[in-house]
Amino acid sequence: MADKFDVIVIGAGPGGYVAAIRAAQLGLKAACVEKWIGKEGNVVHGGTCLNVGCIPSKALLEASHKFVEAKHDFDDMGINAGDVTMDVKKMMARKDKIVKNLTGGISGLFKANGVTSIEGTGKVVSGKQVEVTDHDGKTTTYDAENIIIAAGSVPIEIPPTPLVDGMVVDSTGALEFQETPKRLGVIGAGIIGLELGSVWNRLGSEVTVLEAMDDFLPMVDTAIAKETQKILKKQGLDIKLNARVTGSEVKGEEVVVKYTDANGEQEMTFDKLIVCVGRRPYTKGVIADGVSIELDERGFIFVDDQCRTNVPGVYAVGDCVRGPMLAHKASEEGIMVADIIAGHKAEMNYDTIPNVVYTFPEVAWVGMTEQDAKAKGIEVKIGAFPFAASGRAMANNATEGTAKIIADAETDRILGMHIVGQHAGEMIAQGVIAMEFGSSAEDLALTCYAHPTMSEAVHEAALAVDGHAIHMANRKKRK
Ligand SMILES: Cc1cc2nc3c(=O)[nH]c(=O)nc-3n(C[C@H](O)[C@H](O)[C@H](O)COP(=O)(O)OP(=O)(O)OC[C@H]3O[C@@H](n4cnc5c(N)ncnc54)[C@H](O)[C@@H]3O)c2cc1C
Ligand SMILES: NC(=O)c1ccc[n+]([C@@H]2O[C@H](COP(=O)([O-])OP(=O)(O)OC[C@H]3O[C@@H](n4cnc5c(N)ncnc54)[C@H](O)[C@@H]3O)[C@@H](O)[C@H]2O)c1
Repeated sequence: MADKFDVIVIGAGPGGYVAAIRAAQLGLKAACVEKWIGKEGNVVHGGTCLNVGCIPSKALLEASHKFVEAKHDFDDMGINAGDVTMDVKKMMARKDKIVKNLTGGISGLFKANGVTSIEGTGKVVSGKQVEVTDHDGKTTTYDAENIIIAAGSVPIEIPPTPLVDGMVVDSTGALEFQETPKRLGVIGAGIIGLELGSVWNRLGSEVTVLEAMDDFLPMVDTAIAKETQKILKKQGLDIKLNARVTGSEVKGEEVVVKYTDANGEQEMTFDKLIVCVGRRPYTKGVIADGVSIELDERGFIFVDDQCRTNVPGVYAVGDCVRGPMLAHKASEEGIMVADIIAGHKAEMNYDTIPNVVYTFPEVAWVGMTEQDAKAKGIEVKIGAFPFAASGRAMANNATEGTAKIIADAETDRILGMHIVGQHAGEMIAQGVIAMEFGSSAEDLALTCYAHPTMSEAVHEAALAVDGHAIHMANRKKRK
């Protein structure tokens, strides 16, 4: 007879492993099932985020950024670094080491917190039972009072661009190139396309990004998106909007891509092609036939605001349910569900989830855009401050970008913060905390910020909401 658990979590990505740890910390008998086989042939924890997502991509973004700094920016500061070259294989080995450390660290955290790690593929076979098939094909059924499905997501494949080993790749393949491609095509100017396009552009590829939509980063505040597009173009990313890819063909060592734009059918040839046109929830094999857990029309597991499915005692969190596909959103949902199972009251504020695109400069935002507010008929006051006027930005050689705050015209409450600039991903936490506490723009304006810091741009933007910025000319209010 297999063990019985208070909670069994299926999937050890940032949704699942965090839920399992929290449940164990709250005194529940918790287990986590994971099937991911790592590079060394054993089961690894951490899911997409640690293995092929957030962490490895940031390792490459950081290395490639330092390369650009050393090659192009040091000279301006009086540093002579000589002939700077890049060893791509060494960069990849460093990335793999970071991944190994982190994924191994989760196994350690499971042990320290008393989470039982179960290796294999989990399937919900009833509201209170999970069947696990291990990698030798042996099946064991575990009883559980509660089940959390955290099965994550996988890249979307589109018929015009079937993957071809090493040539036409998804985001996972793009993290494994062993040399810099001369001509790189990227399909999709979403977050992955811009981040991975940036990595290879910095390392010397000629990068063309083909994006089907007319708008660039439509989820970002329009003014910030426009500024970002300009900055990335200046860096050499050729972003073609309104360019829908319709076909691809590998010819020897090259990939020929067909797309349509305003002028009709076009063709481009690349050495490698990255397909990053979104991700879809991964629910294959997680729910047994006959278990009536509902999916929505897009294939996500249907859940309420507190991540309950329609089957009592079965919850789902992270990329396999509605909402943004972000690691921190998955983790917060995992914590909320563990708290609820332990008998606590818990809920999540979906309005204050931060988003970051880790290009250089970074783009970060939380809450409403100016266009969202307009569409909802909310009158707003805007405060914006350019990094070009920041002393610290000048010292950092990072004067591109803007910090922008959107506040309710009547109550002064902060509705959104949008930043393009160096360290925007760190600075946006100020907007998240301010909104979480229901702060007004005046609250931030009255706060004492350390000088000289990039964050002073947020302070000045808050002051600018009421025309009181100190280090720039304020816009005169129209009478
Ligand atoms: C290139 C890239 C970069 C990214 N960068 C960022 C970033 O900077 N910041 C950010 O917030 N997000 C980023 N993301 C998104 C982030 O990785 C996901 O939002 C996050 O991993 C979702 O967590 P999750 O736990 O829901 O799912 P996953 O991380 O996908 O984990 C799901 C786990 O469940 C396991 N599983 C599935 N089915 C079963 C089963 N039947 N039995 C056992 N195990 C199963 C899988 O093997 C996997 O390990 C990035 C994604 C990519 C691809
Ligand atoms: N920094 C981060 O937080 C981070 C980093 C990477 C990934 N992620 C998550 O991963 C998810 C997936 O990222 P993504 O970039 O793959 O998806 P995305 O949905 O952000 O972007 C995909 C883009 O591809 C375009 N597209 C689709 N079909 C096309 C075609 N035939 N031709 C040209 N363009 C086409 C779409 O219009 C869209 O703009 C994101 O939703 C994001 O939440 C987050």
